[in-house]
Amino acid sequence: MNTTVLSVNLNKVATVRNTRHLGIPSLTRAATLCLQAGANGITVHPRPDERHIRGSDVPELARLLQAWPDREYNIEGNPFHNLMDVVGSLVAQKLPVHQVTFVPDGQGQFTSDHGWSFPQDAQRLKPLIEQAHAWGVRVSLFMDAETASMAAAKAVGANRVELYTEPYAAAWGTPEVAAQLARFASAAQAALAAGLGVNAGHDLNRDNLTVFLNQVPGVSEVSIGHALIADALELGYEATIKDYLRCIAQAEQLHMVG
Ligand SMILES: CC(=O)[C@@H](O)[C@H](O)COP(=O)(O)O
Ligand SMILES: NCC(=O)COP(=O)(O)O
Repeated sequence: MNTTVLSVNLNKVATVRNTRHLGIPSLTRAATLCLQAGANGITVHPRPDERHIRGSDVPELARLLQAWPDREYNIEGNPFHNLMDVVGSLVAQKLPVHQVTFVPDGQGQFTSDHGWSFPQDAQRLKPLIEQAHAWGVRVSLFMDAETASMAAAKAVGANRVELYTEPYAAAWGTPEVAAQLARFASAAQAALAAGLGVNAGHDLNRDNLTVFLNQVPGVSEVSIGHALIADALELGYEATIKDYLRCIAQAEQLHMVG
């Protein structure tokens, strides 16, 4: 039994779907195949420009997840843009949403590339975190792997942080990777010590995932989209999900023998 769970980000399925008006590939079909293959949850990032996930996709996937009560729905976005309306609408319809991941992206940003800043963002985040908690939704804050920020993320009321892993992924295969692993391990330790759960994501893949999870302690969830969907184009969803779960299990086996 893995202690790190895999949440599949379906943004890139929607990216392909949106290039025609035919509704294929179907997000709900993709989600079903991933869940059937053992994925622990589904992640979407409904950006305000709807370049991939659309407003209508979010409740449709929530309705699908109602049939999978042991899996989680994670919705990412900027709470100062559209995210709170999206989540509030699900809550009003009594549709499941287990976690929101607050991400400080600008409107139209190419992709997420940084986390929240403390103390600057603390006061404005606090009431939104409280609102999500009032809805019964866990809050994760997208954060750079900075040890000094973790206690501040806890103080503002977050349940978890999601460590932004692109700097680690970019260092993969270079001598810089050891320093990045040490940096992420230190940030994760600080988060755990502060009483936060630790998630991780961005550019994780089948090459870099096992080492990351072996070296960085206590990661509860990885959310993976771009590389996973690229793999699924070649291998199919079932084989792809099973291979990502193998990468996670392998990290945990290395812990046991290490
Ligand atoms: C928060 C995060 O890391 C992901 O949402 C990632 O940015 C994917 O977003 P795109 O698929 O729009 O690049
Ligand atoms: N939170 C990160 C995520 O959901 C997926 O990021 P990526 O694998 O598409 O880079």
